[in-house]
Parts: sequence; C-alpha cells; structure tokens
Amino acid sequence: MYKIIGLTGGIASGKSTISKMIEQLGFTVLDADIASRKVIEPGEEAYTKVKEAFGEHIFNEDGTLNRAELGNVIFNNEEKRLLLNSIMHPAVRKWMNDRQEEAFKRGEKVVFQDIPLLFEGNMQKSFDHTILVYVEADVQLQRLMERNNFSKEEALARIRSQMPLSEKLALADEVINNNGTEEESKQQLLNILKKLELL
Ligand SMILES: CC(C)(COP(=O)(O)OP(=O)(O)OC[C@H]1O[C@@H](n2cnc3c(N)ncnc32)[C@H](O)[C@@H]1O)[C@@H](O)C(=O)NCCC(=O)NCCS
Ligand SMILES: Nc1ncnc2c1ncn2[C@@H]1O[C@H](COP(=O)(O)OP(=O)(O)OP(=O)(O)O)[C@@H](O)[C@H]1O
Repeated sequence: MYKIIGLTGGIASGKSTISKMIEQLGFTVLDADIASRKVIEPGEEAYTKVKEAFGEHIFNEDGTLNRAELGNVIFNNEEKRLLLNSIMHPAVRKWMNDRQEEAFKRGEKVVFQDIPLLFEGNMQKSFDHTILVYVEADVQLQRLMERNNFSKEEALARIRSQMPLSEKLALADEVINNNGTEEESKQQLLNILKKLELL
C-alpha cells in the first residue's frame, strides 16, 4: 500500500529542517515552496496569469519574478493574496501530484509532502497522516526575523496571513514540538515514524 504523509507548520516553524531529516532517512519529500518556484518560471501557465493579474512591476528586468516585491504586495493585502493563491495553488498541486506519481512508479511506498498551507487549504483528507511542526508564537517570530532579516512588522504580516499554529495543533494527527534543539525534534520525528511503522 502506498502512503502519503503531509508535513506542515507555519512560516519558519521548522518544516525544511525536519524535511531534511526525513530525506536523510531515505524518503522522498516534495516541497510546495519549491513547486511554487517551478510553476512561475517564465513560459509556465501561472507566469502568464500572474503577470496579467498583478502587472509588470512584480517582475525583474530579466523576466523572472521579483519575489520580495510580490511578497510585499500579498502579505499586506488579503484580496491580492487570495487572488495569487487561486492562480498558484492548482499549479502547485499538479506539480506535487506529478512528482508523487513518479516516486510511486520508481517503487517508493511512502511520499512526504511539505505544504505550509495544508490546513488553510483543508487538504488533510488527501493524506494518510499529517505531521505538524509546531513552535510557540514568540519563537516563530524570532526565528523568522532572524532568518529573513525581517522587521517585526514584516514578520508579523506573514505570520498573520496563516492560520495560527495553536489552531493547527487541533487538526494534526502528530506534532513535533520544535521549540527545543534540532536533536530533540529529530528524536520526536523518529518516534512518530516508528509509531506509523515507517521505520
Ligand atoms: C509571495 C512569494 C513570491 C514570496 O516568495 P518568498 O521567496 O519570499 O517566500 P517563499 O516562497 O520561500 O515562502 C516562504 C513561506 O511563506 C509562506 N507563504 C508563501 N505564500 C503564502 C501565502 N500565499 N499565504 C500564506 N503564507 C504564504 C509559507 O509559509 C512559505 O513557506 C511566494 O511565497 C509565493 O509565490 N507564494 C504563493 C504560493 C504559495 O501559496 N506558496 C505556499 C505554498 S503552496
Ligand atoms: N530546533 C531549532 N532550533 C533553533 N533553530 C531552528 C530550529 N529549527 C529550525 N531552526 C531555524 O529556524 C528557521 C526556520 O526553520 P526552517 O527554515 O526549517 O522553517 P520552515 O518551516 O521550513 O520555514 P518556511 O516555511 O518559512 O520556509 C531557520 O533559520 C532554521 O535554521
């Protein structure tokens, strides 16, 4: 039987950190943030649609997407964020599902999908299990400001565009509390994978 595991969290909660650990154990992890970069390369369908919807100013001179500029627009304007989501998310889902098919055809039995907005998109039914990478709100804010060099306002605008992690706790099948060290989180991950009989 094939298994699909959803890995989720919030911005800067530690999904990529946990994803790397999962990959080191030999599993395939498909990353929705990588997908969202692929589907907006020049020539792709979403590229044309985003250009029509948002205009030339969110693109660099070489034609690539100016991610900081588009981020400034959508994290401060809910209507525009939902418009971008409506263009991007179907393309991201297709990219992820195509890669998942390839993995299963290669003979893999388990695929992880790292999707920040899994619960916002009410996608939990598409997964055999969901794992939430959780951190306290103050840790999330601190790590996001440090990693991206954001002001408090910039970081909060991004955090507030997502469902609070405290609400995601009630929706997840399994939780990794990533407030502590990476080693502590790794131990929790191993326990979950053993419980799910994936190790
Ligand atoms: C706005 C964009 C250009 C900003 O790019 P940037 O390189 O600064 O950020 P990156 O893509 O690495 O995303 C970082 C994090 O921001 C959060 N985030 C991104 N998009 C959204 C969104 N639409 N709503 C809420 N949070 C979001 C996620 O937690 C994500 O992990 C980019 O995030 C984007 O294209 N977003 C729309 C697609 C999307 O929803 N992606 C999220 C996963 S499907
Ligand atoms: N247990 C930990 N202890 C200290 N720092 C951590 C820990 N886990 C992650 N970090 C740091 O916190 C930041 C956010 O982690 P990471 O990039 O893995 O989050 P993410 O959920 O993938 O973020 P995003 O969705 O925004 O890309 C990074 O700078 C990472 O190095």
